[in-house]
Amino acid sequence: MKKLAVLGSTGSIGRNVLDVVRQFPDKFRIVGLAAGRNLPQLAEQVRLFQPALVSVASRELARELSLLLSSANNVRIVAGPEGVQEVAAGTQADLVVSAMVGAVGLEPTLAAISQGIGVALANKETLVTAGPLVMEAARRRQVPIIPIDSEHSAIFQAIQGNQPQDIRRLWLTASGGPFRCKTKEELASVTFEEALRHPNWSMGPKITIDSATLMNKGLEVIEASVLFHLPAERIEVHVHPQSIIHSLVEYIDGSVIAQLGIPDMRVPISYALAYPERLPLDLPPLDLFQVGQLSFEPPDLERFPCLRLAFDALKAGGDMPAVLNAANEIAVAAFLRGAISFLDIPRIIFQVMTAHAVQPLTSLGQALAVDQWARQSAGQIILSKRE
Ligand SMILES: NC(=O)C1=CN([C@@H]2O[C@H](COP(=O)(O)OP(=O)(O)OC[C@H]3O[C@@H](n4cnc5c(N)ncnc54)[C@H](OP(=O)(O)O)[C@@H]3O)[C@@H](O)[C@H]2O)C=CC1
Ligand SMILES: CC(=O)[C@@H](O)[C@H](O)COP(=O)(O)O
Ligand SMILES: [Mn+2]
Repeated sequence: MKKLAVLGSTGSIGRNVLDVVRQFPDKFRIVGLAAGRNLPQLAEQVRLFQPALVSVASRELARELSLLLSSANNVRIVAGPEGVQEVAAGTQADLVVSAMVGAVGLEPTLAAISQGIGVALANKETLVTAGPLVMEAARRRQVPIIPIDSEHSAIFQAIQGNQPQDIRRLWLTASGGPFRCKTKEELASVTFEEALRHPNWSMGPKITIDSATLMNKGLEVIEASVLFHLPAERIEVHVHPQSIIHSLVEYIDGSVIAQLGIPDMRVPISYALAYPERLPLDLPPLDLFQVGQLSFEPPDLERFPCLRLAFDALKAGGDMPAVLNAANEIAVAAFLRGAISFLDIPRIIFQVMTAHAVQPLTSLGQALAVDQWARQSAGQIILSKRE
């Protein structure tokens, strides 16, 4: 029986994780849940999974949650960033699922690793903000970081039984998002409602906007570079609108190994939770006759400059990926509240990156400080646009 703590349990990934856990009660037990503000959802999860500890965003929400739950639910409720840290590191979990959204997931993920607990990682912003520090901490404590992100799970599956030195390149697939066929002129006036309509995946709002700008793929290039220890030059992006091939690994003998499947996050989630086992999931099988065609095209960096910015940040190295990520989080939040246009997102990130002189990344404190600086810079640019 594997004991799990889930950070971000009320989100899209968190709910899928709990759906897998519900299907395999003899394999997993939930010992801790961390969420933000969605109390009705969290209360239902507590009733169903009976964790010993849960965390919510504030003390006030903790009081509200305790009123929602009956005394039959023998759960301790904690709050705020310290609460999340306690769920990550203080529940004696065997595996922590890191599925909060944004760089806010970094510290609790590191807390789990420092406690010697393995991580099933969905939160890509953790590795973009401080990848080398996280990987070094995991190496030191000899704990696994198992990817949940579908592309990285595909690569992780495609490298099993192979030698790292035999990899020539990684090919990440991208759906192209809802605006794949739009012209630059059309992109100038797209709305956040349109951007939230992903063609293949149902996900939280932030990653869905990232998919529309192709920043998601940019963050994933950095995530892949960190996880699989390969430079930008050996990572390619192939736009594949069907999202059936989840990524590919090219080897030195020219063989290319891919992982395919229906676009359902329960597949990579169950692989990460049960690794090295596979679980018999109750999902519709992949039907390639029905899919009919698998197509590929190169990404257009003119129309989708976020992907270029991410490659630039990875090549610049040091703390530049943290700057890229933080500026993007602020710009996406502003786009989602209607304060800026779709094309302003890459403009703002570019401005913040240009104002930053890259430094080697040496400590968590530095990563958090540069993250804060980039957030403030992006915020000021957004404010100045409105004046
Ligand atoms: N969705 C997907 O299919 C995929 C997601 N990912 C990555 O996984 C991560 C999660 O994505 P997704 O599930 O879509 O996001 P969602 O927005 O759906 O969920 C985010 C979760 O994080 C919680 N949360 C947010 N801020 C805080 C905070 N300050 N303290 C505690 N909890 C917080 C939310 O709580 P609440 O709602 O209660 O406020 C919610 O449970 C992202 O990094 C994303 O890039 C990667 C691959 C696929
Ligand atoms: C499901 C998943 O892993 C997402 O990151 C997905 O890849 C988003 O789709 P895009 O390929 O459109 O970014
Ligand atoms: Mn992905």
